[in-house]
Amino acid sequence: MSTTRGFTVAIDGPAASGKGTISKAVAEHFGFAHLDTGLLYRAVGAKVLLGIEPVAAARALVPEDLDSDALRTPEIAQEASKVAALPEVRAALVDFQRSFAARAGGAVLDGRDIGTVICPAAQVKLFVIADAVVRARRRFAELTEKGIQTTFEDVLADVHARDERDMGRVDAPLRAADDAVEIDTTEMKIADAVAAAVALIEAKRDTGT
Ligand SMILES: Nc1ncnc2c1ncn2[C@@H]1O[C@H](COP(=O)(O)OP(=O)(O)O)[C@@H](O)[C@H]1O
Ligand SMILES: Nc1ccn([C@@H]2O[C@H](COP(=O)(O)OP(=O)(O)O)[C@@H](O)[C@H]2O)c(=O)n1
Repeated sequence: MSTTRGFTVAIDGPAASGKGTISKAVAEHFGFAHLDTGLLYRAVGAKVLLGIEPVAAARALVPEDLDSDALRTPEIAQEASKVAALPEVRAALVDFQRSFAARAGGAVLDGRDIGTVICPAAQVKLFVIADAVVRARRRFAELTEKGIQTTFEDVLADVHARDERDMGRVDAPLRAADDAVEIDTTEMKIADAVAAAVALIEAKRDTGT
């Protein structure tokens, strides 16, 4: 088995496709550190909603800003995808993500541009997708469970709007890297999606390719 030093797993995909769930589980399985990079953009979005200028907010971000569960609202998700279209905001967040990826012991990063821009040399790249209606159903259930008032229609609209903005922006648009492996979770149970990801990572670790 090859060393896990500097071993990076990049997991990208659209909103609520299951990439965070898979990332957390594989990080636990392999003992890797995990960074949900969406939290960086959500934290900037939250500050913008408080009246702070986006680039200044991105440059001033500290790890403690990522701790809050309050970042998981649809309002902040929308604002996150707006600030994420600003090249200077993205540029301000690159070093933090790359340092995280390089840590000893291995790292999993999930987001939109990890395999394409942040870690183009990642040893494993996964692109997680699912049907938009299924994604919205899952996200609606999650938000309702957390006591956040919303409707399925609003969640579906949020998913569509963010997908379009994230895929359509000029800087680091959401797309699969040429060497990414796609996992479609539409009809998969969480355990099966995680098992598929674990198997792909095992194979890369064992061959060292
Ligand atoms: N394969 C799956 N089957 C059913 N529910 C899932 C599956 N994967 C994720 N979920 C649920 O869908 C919601 C969104 O998943 P999450 O991992 O947060 O997506 P993302 O990180 O891509 O936004 C969560 O409530 C999660 O528990
Ligand atoms: N690497 C990343 C991660 C998130 N984002 C942006 O941040 C928003 C929120 O990301 P997220 O991963 O928390 O969203 P969900 O997939 O959890 O709904 C996305 O809609 C993107 O606009 C990005 O541009 N690049």
